[in-house]
Amino acid sequence: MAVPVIRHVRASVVRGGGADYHDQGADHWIDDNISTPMSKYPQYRASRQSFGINVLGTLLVEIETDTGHRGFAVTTAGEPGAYIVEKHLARFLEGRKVTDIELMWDQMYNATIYYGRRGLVLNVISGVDLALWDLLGQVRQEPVHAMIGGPVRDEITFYATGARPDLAKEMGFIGGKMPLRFGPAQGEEGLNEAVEHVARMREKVGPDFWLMYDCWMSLTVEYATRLANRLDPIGFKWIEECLSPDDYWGYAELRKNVPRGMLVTTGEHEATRWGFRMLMEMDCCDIVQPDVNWCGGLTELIKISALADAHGKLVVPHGSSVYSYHFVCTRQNSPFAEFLMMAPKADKVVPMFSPMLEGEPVPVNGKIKMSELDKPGFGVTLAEGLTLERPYTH
Ligand SMILES: C[C@H](O)[C@H](O)[C@@H](O)[C@@H](O)C(=O)O
Ligand SMILES: [Mg+2]
Repeated sequence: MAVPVIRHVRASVVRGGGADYHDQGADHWIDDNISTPMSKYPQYRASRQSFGINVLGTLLVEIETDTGHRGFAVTTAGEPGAYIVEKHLARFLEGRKVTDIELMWDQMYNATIYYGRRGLVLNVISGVDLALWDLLGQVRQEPVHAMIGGPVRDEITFYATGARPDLAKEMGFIGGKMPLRFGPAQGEEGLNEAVEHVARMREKVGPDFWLMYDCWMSLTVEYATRLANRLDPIGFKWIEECLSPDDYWGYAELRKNVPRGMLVTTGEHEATRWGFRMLMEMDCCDIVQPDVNWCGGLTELIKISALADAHGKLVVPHGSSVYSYHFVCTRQNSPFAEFLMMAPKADKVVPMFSPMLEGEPVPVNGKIKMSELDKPGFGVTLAEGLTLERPYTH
């Protein structure tokens, strides 16, 4: 049988949740006074949406072949991402065989290197790459994990990110990562409250349940060092993304400062094998957390993971739903995964990219069995009734 050839590439924008999971309604834990690099400005302290964390929206990339096969993926890139797909990247896909994934990735990356390399452009390349892997799975009628080496375990174990680690423990997760709500902007009072909050949670969850903070790039080395040392006596698994993604030097210093046994993690806003090589060679962290929707897609995550493995680092991808589940199940150095609690009160398990994907599996008792990931591609379809807008064509 001839290998199917790509004929059509379409980029649409969808608002409200999905891959831009910060794009939520009011009264959601994920937008409730969380410490960020903008917290130094009082007017932007209460809500991350106030400074635009959800300004992009979800980009949907759909790819169709001459044989009628169709693959798709979603990522965080919205209308600017749609422009880049339609006006720049589509030319490297249309006319290509569905199997030419490495070649298409290399051309997309090198053709955008003069304005890309990280951030939005890599989010877009990631979305296209994930759609290509979904398409290949549809053509071959195989789940993506089966095409990248196959599972090394029968189920995926999750920690939960959200405001309620106590409820996460009751739901069977192995740990709870909370958003840090106070940073340098709130001074000593904020630091004391951050420590007391963990102490209260420790009381509720007992001595063995993992507790972590996600600091969302909002701290200094000095503040993170003091916070880590104050948290250590309570029992703290890791402190996440304390500094700017560009401050490799600060991470290297912080990692030397934190108490022995407490892990330093980062990487969700890093991209490409080169960015992660820097994190590893400068000894910035114990666990790297690439987001497969942002780091360059699955094709790049495979490279990042091999590099991390050689450096003895765990790869625990940031969120990203089925796009990371199909990966982590295939790698020994990805022993657990993140599940972002997208229910507004973090009190129940709902699909991470809700309401966008039909068939999106969710952890049951903190785990997803491999039998949930046996459908072709990433095993999901677009939800009915979504309002799709295609702002550009080519
Ligand atoms: C919970 C954090 O503040 C972010 O919203 C989250 O997206 C990310 O940092 C995470 O690690 O889940
Ligand atoms: Mg994080």
